Amino acid sequence: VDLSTVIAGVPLSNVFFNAAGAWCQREDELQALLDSGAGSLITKSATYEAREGNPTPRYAPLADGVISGGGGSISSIGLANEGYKYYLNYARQFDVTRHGKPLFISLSGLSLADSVKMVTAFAQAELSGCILEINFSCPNVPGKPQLGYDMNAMDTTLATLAPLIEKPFGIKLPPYFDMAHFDQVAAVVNKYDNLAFVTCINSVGNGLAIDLDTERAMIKPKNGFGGLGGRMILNTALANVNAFYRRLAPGKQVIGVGGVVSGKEAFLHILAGASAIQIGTQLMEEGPPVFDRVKRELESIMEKKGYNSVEEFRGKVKTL
Ligand SMILES: C=Cc1c(C(=O)O)[nH]c(=O)[nH]c1=O
Repeated sequence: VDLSTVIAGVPLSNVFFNAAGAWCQREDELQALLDSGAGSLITKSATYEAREGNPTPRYAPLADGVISGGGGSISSIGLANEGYKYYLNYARQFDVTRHGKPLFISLSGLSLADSVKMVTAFAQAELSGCILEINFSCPNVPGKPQLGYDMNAMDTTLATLAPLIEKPFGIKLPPYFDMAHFDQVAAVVNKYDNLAFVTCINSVGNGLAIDLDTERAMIKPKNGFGGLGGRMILNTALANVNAFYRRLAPGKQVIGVGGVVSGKEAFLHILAGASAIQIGTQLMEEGPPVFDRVKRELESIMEKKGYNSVEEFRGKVKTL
């Protein structure tokens, strides 16, 4: 069973890796991903300077069937990261042939000027096996509306950054809930030849989880408002993956993320059109062993259905 795939011209040893933000802020976490069954890895979204992020508690699992949650997580980390230079140094010493896994770098500039400086530094470093995923969708920086919901700003940003990157790169998108928005965003994405993939979806922004017993919000930042992840966002994620799979120009790919807790949801993401799969909440809850488990589960579903490679069913969701 062939689970391998190629994104932006770089082969992945299998379709699974972490979602930016999960298990990827520091080198020890990244090493654990390298040692795991993941086919690649992505670093925590970087800003120009290091950031502490929001006050804790800022992440909470929401157990399925418990009043406070529908199976997943709520989080408002606030872009805590080591600063882009840390990840640039990590990328400089990253040996893609030794690891057999490409390195994705997530960048989340707080301003266009910051994004230009970070992108330029990565482009000038001429890093092999390193792919940029520009984050347009952080919902948790107080006072910062996310770029992904401002189509003109997204277009302007891409007009500036795409030529600087030259190599194929991707963007991380928020969930959209309106057909007109799928059309508008796809039209922007299709303008940029080296924009090779979109990653759908980031957390469903500004949810609120309340504990029945304490009558209190589950996380501290923003009166408890935070991004929703995990099983409860699967169907929104599948819709976004399929909407962009149907709309993007030939050659552009979709990386699926949102609600993958087992091989089943991974299979559905691929059926919806995903070329690769990122895992966030389930990685936070289970740790890096999650990758061997979901890989095994996906392989057994494929064997049962008689598929030998993911290409045979990618994007082939049937309609009535
Ligand atoms: C980069 C910041 C993000 C964060 C965060 O650092 O709060 N949380 C998310 O769910 N998505 C993000 O894109």
